[in-house]
Amino acid sequence: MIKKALTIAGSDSGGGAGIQADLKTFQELEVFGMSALTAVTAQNTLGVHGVYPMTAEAVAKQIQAIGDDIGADALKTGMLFNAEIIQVVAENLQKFAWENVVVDPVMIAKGGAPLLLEEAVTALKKYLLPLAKVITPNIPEAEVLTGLVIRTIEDKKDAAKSLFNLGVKNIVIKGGHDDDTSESADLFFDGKEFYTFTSKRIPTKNTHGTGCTFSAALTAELAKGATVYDAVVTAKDFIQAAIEDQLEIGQGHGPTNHWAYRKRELARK
Ligand SMILES: Nc1ncnc2c1ncn2[C@@H]1O[C@H](COP(=O)(O)OP(=O)(O)O)[C@@H](O)[C@H]1O
Ligand SMILES: Cc1ncc(COP(=O)(O)O)c(N)n1
Repeated sequence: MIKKALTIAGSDSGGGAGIQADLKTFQELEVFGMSALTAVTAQNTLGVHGVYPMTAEAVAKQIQAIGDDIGADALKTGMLFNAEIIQVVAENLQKFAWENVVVDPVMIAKGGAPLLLEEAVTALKKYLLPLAKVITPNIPEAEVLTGLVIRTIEDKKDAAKSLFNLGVKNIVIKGGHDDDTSESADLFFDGKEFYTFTSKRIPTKNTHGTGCTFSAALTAELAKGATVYDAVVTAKDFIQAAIEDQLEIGQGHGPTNHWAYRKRELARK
């Protein structure tokens, strides 16, 4: 049986983040990818040049079209932009009783453009987080969601506990924005134990879409039946390969290499 994964996210015209990163990652991990578009962004490696949200109705219709016919073994949310979109997404996740829900609480693009309105953070916490099996904030996102300042590993653990108390079952606080220059450490909390997944930090400016790609790989693995722990292990491995095997695309913060993981796996055989 072919496994199916859905991304509810924004379009990145530059192809490195958003639904483009998600669908590429789903394909690489051999799950059938589907999308419900929340917004179109005019974006390239230099930044975000325009944001055009869909209506909440258009978002709801896309999700319903998938739910009524095809179904999804797992899904992720990315850029949701406003509270109305968040609300219809939450309503429809409940309607179809989807359980493998990964929330990547995308807030700000690497160049500083807002991808979630400030007033929508409350809706995200109230409606969507209680439906999430996994949430994957970066450090600034975890700070906004918890109101905590995150500097140390203990701060990361406190933030993870605070997110758990908002109803999320599993939390991954990503370390890409850490001050550590030698390693990038992601903290995983399943409500009982803390685990740290550490990799060598690659010195590069080409990290556009790393968060999207990481959460898409996690979603693909959940769709195939992996445990959350195993899905995090594969997602970390996938993003490390994608950052390491660099592409030189565009003049600014370039995308990662979505086929690097498969290329490496093939070379090992
Ligand atoms: N320079 C880097 N070298 C290795 N891993 C990185 C690097 N930057 C980010 N990562 C990894 O990429 C994933 C996304 O992290 P992060 O950049 O924090 O997310 P976001 O894109 O949401 O800001 C995490 O697994 C993180 O550890
Ligand atoms: C449409 C869209 N969605 C998400 C991101 C975040 O990207 P990143 O993974 O680099 O934080 C983005 N830049 N554009």
